[in-house]
Amino acid sequence: MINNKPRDTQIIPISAETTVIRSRTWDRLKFEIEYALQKGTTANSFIIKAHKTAVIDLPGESFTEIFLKALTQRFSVSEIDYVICGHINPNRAVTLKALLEIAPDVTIICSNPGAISLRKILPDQALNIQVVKGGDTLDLGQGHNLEFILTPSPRWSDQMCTYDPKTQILYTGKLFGAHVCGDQIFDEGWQVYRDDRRYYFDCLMAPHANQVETALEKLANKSAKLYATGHGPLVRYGLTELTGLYKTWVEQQQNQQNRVALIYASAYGNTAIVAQAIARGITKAGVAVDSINCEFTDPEEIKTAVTQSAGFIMGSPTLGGHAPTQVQTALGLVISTADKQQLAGVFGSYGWSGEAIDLLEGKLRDAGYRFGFDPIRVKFKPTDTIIKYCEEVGTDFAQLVKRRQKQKKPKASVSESQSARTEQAVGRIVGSLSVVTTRKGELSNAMLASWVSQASFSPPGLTIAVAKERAIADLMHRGDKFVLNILQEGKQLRKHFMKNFAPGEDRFVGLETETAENGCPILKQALAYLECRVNDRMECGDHWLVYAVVDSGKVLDNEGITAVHHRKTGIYY
Ligand SMILES: Cc1cc2nc3c(=O)[nH]c(=O)nc-3n(C[C@H](O)[C@H](O)[C@H](O)COP(=O)(O)O)c2cc1C
Repeated sequence: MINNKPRDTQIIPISAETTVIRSRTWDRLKFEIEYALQKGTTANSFIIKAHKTAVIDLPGESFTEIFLKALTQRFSVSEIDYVICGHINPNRAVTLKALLEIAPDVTIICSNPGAISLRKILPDQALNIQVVKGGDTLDLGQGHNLEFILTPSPRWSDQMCTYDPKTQILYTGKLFGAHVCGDQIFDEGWQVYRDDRRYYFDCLMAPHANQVETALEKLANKSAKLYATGHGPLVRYGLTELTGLYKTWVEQQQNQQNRVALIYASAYGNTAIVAQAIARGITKAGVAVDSINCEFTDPEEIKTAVTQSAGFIMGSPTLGGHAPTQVQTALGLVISTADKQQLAGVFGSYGWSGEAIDLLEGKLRDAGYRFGFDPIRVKFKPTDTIIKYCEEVGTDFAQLVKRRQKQKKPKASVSESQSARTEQAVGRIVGSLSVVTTRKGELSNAMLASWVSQASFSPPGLTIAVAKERAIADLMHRGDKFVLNILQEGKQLRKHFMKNFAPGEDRFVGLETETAENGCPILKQALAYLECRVNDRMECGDHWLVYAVVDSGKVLDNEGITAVHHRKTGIYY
């Protein structure tokens, strides 16, 4: 899946007076959880050339050069009147700065929070900014009377969408995107992208489902024919379905029984990357997250989120030996609001001393809170391995929260009830015991699996049900490879994999392994192994049902028999 093609641009007219420039990277753009599927991404920019010319959304720094080259080859930059920034960050500001060098007179259109952050990022730059509010319009002529819709979220407080009534294109920025790189500009055969869009939603949207819901409501009355997304293929064919799916996924988050408040600030984005990974781990385990950037959130919102939560996690960078004032204020609010039964957690990125993390930990400990994990201290930018670790910590935290909430509920005597009888009957389904092993880059993983079944003769294929909260679930997307190690009756391998592994713990310590042709570990004590490729996956309640094709396999012990897992009830593995 990793592709070494160089970064490039794709330029194509998409509607009347409207062109897309897609800046493409085929490999992973950054070490952030949202790019973990490693399918590359595109940063989509749009040019509307009517009586006036506007550029919508600039790509980040890694594309500055190729983007400006493409722009200047096709358009006369002196004719650009406006740059509409649906979101601004230090990366995109690099491209803006470079554009201003060749087109100094352009007017920058953005929301008020966008203007504030732009002035902070480029303090010495002359900026001709026009701040817009929701509902404001900008007439480019020839019917392109653009309307702005503010869709702020904790991660992107300045986020703004733009609607063009002439072409019925809705420029959606982060919403409805996917991190996939390819030649396809539109979403023909849109279902192919469903998995990618879902992953993108889970990483970027699920932790602030309420704000996404508000955004969806605001966008609903624009009769859009095309979502011009900031990343991935533009949404034309699957527009209605994707809108419906977003609503469903938002509802799923809102209906979760347990919630965690994730409160943080991040001056340079590193703490935010950690926050996002923890949030992903939590939502994966079926617990909702209220992600709160305390720089942009008022005290009442913080209090409400904490009151509604079964646990809270606070994160901060260390700047000049301190936590930012907003974090200190939020800490005071949390301590005065949160019940002492609520589970706590602390994280932060730092450079050399990390006092902010100590402050959060110390104050919360003194106030009597119990911690769900040891404070996470990340030096500067997290690596891929640290991101995965943070995700697993999030999952463990969520499971702890769920267990504690369950213990609080009075136990129903269900032994003779119909549901207990059903559970017992379901438990009579057996599966062969196996261990799924994967390796992707520097990440490897293993999981004991018993819900395994042959699914096709030609090609030889099988299904495995993987709980959504398993760390390995993210290494089993379409195209990913794994080895299914079928265990032998009487051997001890199963015990090794029965235990709970700590986040980031090496699952292979003390085991004899070799590397399969597909790069994944083979357990040498297994009865047989199969080298598999994920062909598809289907969402089934709290599990993903993964269908994989077997590329090759071998029996390692001709005398042995397959270990089978017998159970008393269908509510556990
Ligand atoms: C102006 C400034 C002051 C800093 N002061 C400290 C400090 O006192 N102690 C420390 O451990 N790191 C310090 N750092 C490093 C930051 O904590 C580190 O860059 C961290 O990754 C920032 O997290 P963020 O990206 O979430 O803002 C400082 C960085 C800057 C830019």
